[in-house]
Amino acid sequence: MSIGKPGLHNVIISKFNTYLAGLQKRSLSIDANGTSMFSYCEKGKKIHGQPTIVFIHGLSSNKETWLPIVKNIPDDYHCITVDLPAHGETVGMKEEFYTIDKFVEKLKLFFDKMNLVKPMFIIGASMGGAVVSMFAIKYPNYVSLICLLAPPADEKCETARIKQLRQGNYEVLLPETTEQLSDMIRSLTIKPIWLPELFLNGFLHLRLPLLEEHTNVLRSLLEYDYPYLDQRYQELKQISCPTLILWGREDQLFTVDGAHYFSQLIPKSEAIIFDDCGHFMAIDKPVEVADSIVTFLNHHCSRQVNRVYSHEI
Ligand SMILES: CCCCCCCCCCCCCCCC(=O)OC(CO)CO
Repeated sequence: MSIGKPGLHNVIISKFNTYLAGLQKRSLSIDANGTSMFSYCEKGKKIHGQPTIVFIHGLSSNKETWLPIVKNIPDDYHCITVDLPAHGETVGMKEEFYTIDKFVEKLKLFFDKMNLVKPMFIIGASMGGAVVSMFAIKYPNYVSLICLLAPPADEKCETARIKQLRQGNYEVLLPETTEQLSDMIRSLTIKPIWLPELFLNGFLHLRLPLLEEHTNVLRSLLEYDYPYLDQRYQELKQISCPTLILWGREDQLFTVDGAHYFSQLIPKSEAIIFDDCGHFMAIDKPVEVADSIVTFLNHHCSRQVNRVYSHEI
């Protein structure tokens, strides 16, 4: 039986899920000759005076990983998920080496081209959380709220998996075989999920062209950012916007103590810890994460639009 290219099923499933979640995929050129392009998905329209919710993924991840959360955000919120440079379908922004600060500058380019300034509610998971927190310090005028989902924390929160990474065992986060991939997913989630070989193969096949670049990203971050993490994070004391910190109690990448670490550093912060939840919060707690985001937003930004609920019609 011919099953086609191993990534095809995943492409079809991912496109279908994007459509079901009400998102539209678009691309945005950031140079004159169109060689550098951000790929992003959008749901809803920008409403003047209402915050756009922007989602920033983690290492070797992509905009599609936010779908389980975004589909649980009501349709009258403007949502954007974007592929970072060297990730997903964003093209033409590869670097010799990477730092959190380089991602911050690229994100600024994206927001400027999109004409997205204040008010934005920027949400980042894991490595994306480090990017979002540093962005909020450098460009406070772009940000009215931020949310950090288990960002890289200090050495007290280091787990065996981070120690393995520091010893150069990158397959912990950058798997190359179906076994390593299912190991990674199982260790970073609590929910039992069905992982058919077809899906695992498809994932690896699709990610293959980016694997070398992601290895470069991970190596760079461990070399240029991780040693100065505690020192750099002291800057978090300057964050002036309300900040929501979300963590899974069973996180096996950065322990849940990270929630405390970040709430102590960020002045106007609120932390929520989810039971029965690992590092991939979009898999373990999609409804709860979406609800926390919406509640936090509504609490801090009063909405002028009269919302009409179907049961009132
Ligand atoms: C400017 C100061 C900030 C210092 C930030 C230091 C970065 C340390 C790198 C350590 C290892 C990076 C782990 C990222 C994990 C991740 O993103 O997980 C994905 C799945 O791979 C979830 O979506």
